[in-house]
Amino acid sequence: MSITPLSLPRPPQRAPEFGRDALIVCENLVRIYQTGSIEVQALQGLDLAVESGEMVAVVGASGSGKSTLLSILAGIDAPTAGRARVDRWNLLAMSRADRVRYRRHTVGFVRQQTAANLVPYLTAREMVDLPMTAARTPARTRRARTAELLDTLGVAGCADRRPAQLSGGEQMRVAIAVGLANEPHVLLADEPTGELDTATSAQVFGALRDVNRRLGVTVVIVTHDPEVSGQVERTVAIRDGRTSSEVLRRTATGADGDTHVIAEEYAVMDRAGRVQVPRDYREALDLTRRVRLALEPDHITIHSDLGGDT
Ligand SMILES: Nc1ncnc2c1ncn2[C@@H]1O[C@H](COP(=O)(O)OP(=O)(O)OP(=O)(O)O)[C@@H](O)[C@H]1O
Repeated sequence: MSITPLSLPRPPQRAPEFGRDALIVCENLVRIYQTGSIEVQALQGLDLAVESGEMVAVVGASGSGKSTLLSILAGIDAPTAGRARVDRWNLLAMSRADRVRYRRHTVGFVRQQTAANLVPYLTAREMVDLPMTAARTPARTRRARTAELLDTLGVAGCADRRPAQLSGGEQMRVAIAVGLANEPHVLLADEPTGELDTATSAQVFGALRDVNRRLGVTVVIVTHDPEVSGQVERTVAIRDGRTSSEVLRRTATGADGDTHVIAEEYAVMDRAGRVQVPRDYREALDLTRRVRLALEPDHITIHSDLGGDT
């Protein structure tokens, strides 16, 4: 008697874990602030993956959740739900001691208000030394690292000055050196050029780029400054507490031998498959509440429910 083998459907292949190899991963991240009876959903299911060595700008309207995201990544604020991992740290399950270790060694954080990053009565050299003293780094290593960082940031000449004796740009560069003192893998900067004029902003941005390229530190910058967001390889836009679009930039050499920067904008699809259609596309084609999707061999089309191809 011959037995016909059963033809079973193939078991579904598991999708690879989102951001498995990334240095920073946020998945479905939620942060709800409760003030009295009022609840504000600052982050509403945000997905983000940043690879080691990247320099990424985060942009978005005021109130979209950028600072909340950065505070969570800095270990200052804790998420309400979702997943957030930086390096080996699960940001939703850190003890108080873990949090201190994480903030001391894994991330450096630079605040927008330049003065808030600095101690008024300490010199630049003393300020860079301070986090290393807290981490019990030997004096000889501290001295060498302080000199190296102030030099890398272009403020070696300011080592013996206090914040009031430094310009806004110098203060910010010293703040970046302080943030890097304990050799973190990640530097987070909240509007680092927000209070500076155009020329000084360019210097501070150049310093951040050096930190990324020369020291290999992964840099995440929240910014409103198009000069900054236009110069990084990846800009992530946040809208209403979720990542909505990304711009990727690459340099290409044309037939004439000239190099150009090519910027391509992508919509971000969340883990549930949701994509936000930009408002100008919706308005141009009169897309309303309901649309028809059609799967083509290598793309998907969206049709208005009024009929006709869109
Ligand atoms: N500690 C807090 N308590 C209550 N609500 C807060 C708190 N921090 C932020 N929010 C609210 O969460 C939302 C997101 O704020 P967040 O500061 O992250 O936005 P942002 O994109 O950084 O804005 P901006 O560009 O103006 O700095 C806002 O509605 C804000 O009012």
